[in-house]
Order: sequence, then structure tokens, then C-alpha cells
Amino acid sequence: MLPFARVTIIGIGLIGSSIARATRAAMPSVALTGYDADPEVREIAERLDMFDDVASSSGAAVIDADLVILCVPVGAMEAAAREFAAELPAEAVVSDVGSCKAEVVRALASALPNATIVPAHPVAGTERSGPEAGFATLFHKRWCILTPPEGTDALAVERVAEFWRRLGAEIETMAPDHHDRVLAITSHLPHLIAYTIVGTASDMEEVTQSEVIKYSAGGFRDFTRIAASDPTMWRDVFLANREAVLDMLQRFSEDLSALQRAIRWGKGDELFDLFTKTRAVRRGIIEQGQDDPAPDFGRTHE
Ligand SMILES: NC(=O)c1ccc[n+]([C@@H]2O[C@H](COP(=O)([O-])OP(=O)(O)OC[C@H]3O[C@@H](n4cnc5c(N)ncnc54)[C@H](O)[C@@H]3O)[C@@H](O)[C@H]2O)c1
Ligand SMILES: O=C(O)C(=O)C[C@]1(C(=O)O)C=C[C@@H](O)C=C1
Repeated sequence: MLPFARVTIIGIGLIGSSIARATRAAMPSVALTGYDADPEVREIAERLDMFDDVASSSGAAVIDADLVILCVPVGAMEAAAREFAAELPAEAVVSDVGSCKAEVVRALASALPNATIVPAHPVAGTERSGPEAGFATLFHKRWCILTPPEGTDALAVERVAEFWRRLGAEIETMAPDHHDRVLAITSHLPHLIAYTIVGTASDMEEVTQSEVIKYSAGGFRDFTRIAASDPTMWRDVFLANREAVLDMLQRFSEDLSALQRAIRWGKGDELFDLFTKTRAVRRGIIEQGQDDPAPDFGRTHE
């Protein structure tokens, strides 16, 4: 039996449109409704025929849903949830895909005090955004982390887990605070570093813009992909997960200073030992089959 029969997606960007496409592919009998605050996005969604219905208001979109998934930037979650609160059926399950969880759990509980809420985070994405950037296989073999607050109905959690399994994801469950610390180091800090290094390179006076572009074939090119990620999404992530990010940034700065010292004093052994350790981390990721396919997917869909 399908975990849900009538699914509504609020926010039809990269993630919302990927969920719609993946649901169509994996559970074709599910009735899919979409809504986006941007009329242009709604028009594109209609044209791409991703939903059975693209609603013209958020209230109309949820009115007969049994699962509502919020796929809007983290800073817009509370307002987006308040917008449909009065129309939400009592038995519907509400979920989201936000990249940080403690703040989203608080925001959704405040907007929907009587709803069953099962927060989720598919750890899969690309640097692209918008409804045309999505694709059905985005979640294949990727983690989807559920962070249900204590006391959440276990059946609702299992139904949301099953929904994501059918989209190809593997499920992990964590406390929201723990999720935010783990993702601060594995996802948020890497984005901050990419934004910084690309910003620094483009500000350098002795290196021209054309040289930055011309010689960005190697490591720098990988950073530019990450640094092309959506400004609204990432502004919201850093503000919402500020404590964990600042904590990880502190540790990172200390480690960077240690490297700076090793270079200054010619401590080649220290550099060699660190680089050997980090190479083993990369090999471990590949051995586990968790190498990131996103860059290739991103290019194929450009
Ligand atoms: N991009 C990624 O790699 C990635 C991966 C996992 C999770 N996420 C999370 O998924 C969410 C969506 O990210 P995305 O990359 O799909 O963004 P996106 O920019 O592609 O799409 C977001 C959409 O939400 C719409 N929107 C904004 N406010 C709204 C509101 N109040 N009501 C209805 N629609 C509204 C926008 O018009 C836009 O179309 C974010 O919370 C993000 O943290 C992103
Ligand atoms: O591959 C990318 O482009 C991503 O940034 C994806 C990525 C990540 O950092 O792994 C970004 C944010 C999400 O919340 C989940 C996945």
C-alpha cells in the first residue's frame, strides 16, 4: 500500500520539482498538487506537467492532502506554513526538506500547533535552483534524515520514511540539534569556504577576472560550482544554523592556523601526515558508494 495517496508540494524549485518528478516515476497513482508563491514558477510547473494540479493558492493546494511537503527556503518555512494552516486537513502529515532542522522544527510547531509534523532533510542537491533544475533520480541512494521531535506519532514517521524509500533514498533518524551539528561540518561549512575562496579570488587586484576564469580548470573550478548555489537558500541556512556553523568555523580556523604555522616553519611531515589522513577520508567515501554524483547530474541538466 502507498504511504500517501494525495501529496502536496509547497515550493516548486530544485527540490520540490525533483520530489514531484520522482513521485510520478515511483508512485504514478499518487495525486500530486503543487503550489509556489511565484506565478512564473507556477506557469513553468504547468508547462512541464509535473503535477495533476498546480493550485493558485496555498490553502487550495493543501485542502485534501494527506501529505504536505514544504520545499521553500528555511527562512520562509514559518510564513509558508501559516498561509495554509486554516485549510490543512486534521489528519494530514506535514513535512519539509529544510537543510537545517532545529529552527525549522520550531517554526513549523509555532505555525501549525495541532499538526503532525515529520521534518526531513534529503541530503542531495546541486548548485542549481528552480523548477527546471529538478530531476527524478536526485534522491537515489542518498540519505534522507528524519528529525521527528520527541512524541511524534510513530506511524506518521514510518509513512514519511516509506515515502522517501520509494523515491530511492536511505533513511536515518536523528535529533534536530545533532543533525544541525553534523550538517554544519559536512555541508554548511564547505559552502561557506567555497563562497569565501571564490569571493577572495574575484577581489584580488593582482589577478584579473579573465585570469580567474582562464585558469580555473582544477580545484578552483570545483569551488565555483558550490559557490554558485542559491544565495537566498544559503543566507537562510547560515542564519538559522548560526550557532553550530560558528562553532565549526572556530575549529576550522584553529586547524587552518596550525597549517599556516606548518607551512611557515617548513614542517613538511605535518603537512604530509594531514594530507595522507584526508586522502583516506575520500577513499572511505568512495568505498561506501557515497561519492557525490551531483556535479555530473548538474552538468547533464544544464
Ligand atoms: N538545493 C539543494 O541542494 C538542497 C538540498 C536539500 C535541501 N534543500 C532545502 O530545500 C529547500 C528548497 O531549496 P531549493 O534548492 O529547492 O530552492 P529553490 O530556490 O530551487 O526553490 C524554492 C522555491 O520556493 C518558493 N517559495 C519561496 N517562498 C515561498 C512561500 N512562502 N510559499 C510558496 N513558495 C515559496 C520560491 O518561489 C522557489 O520557487 C530549502 O529549504 C533548502 O534548504 C536544498
Ligand atoms: O552537491 C551540492 O551541490 C550540494 O550542495 C548538496 C547539499 C550538500 O551540501 O551536500 C547542499 C545542501 C543540502 O541541504 C544537501 C545537499
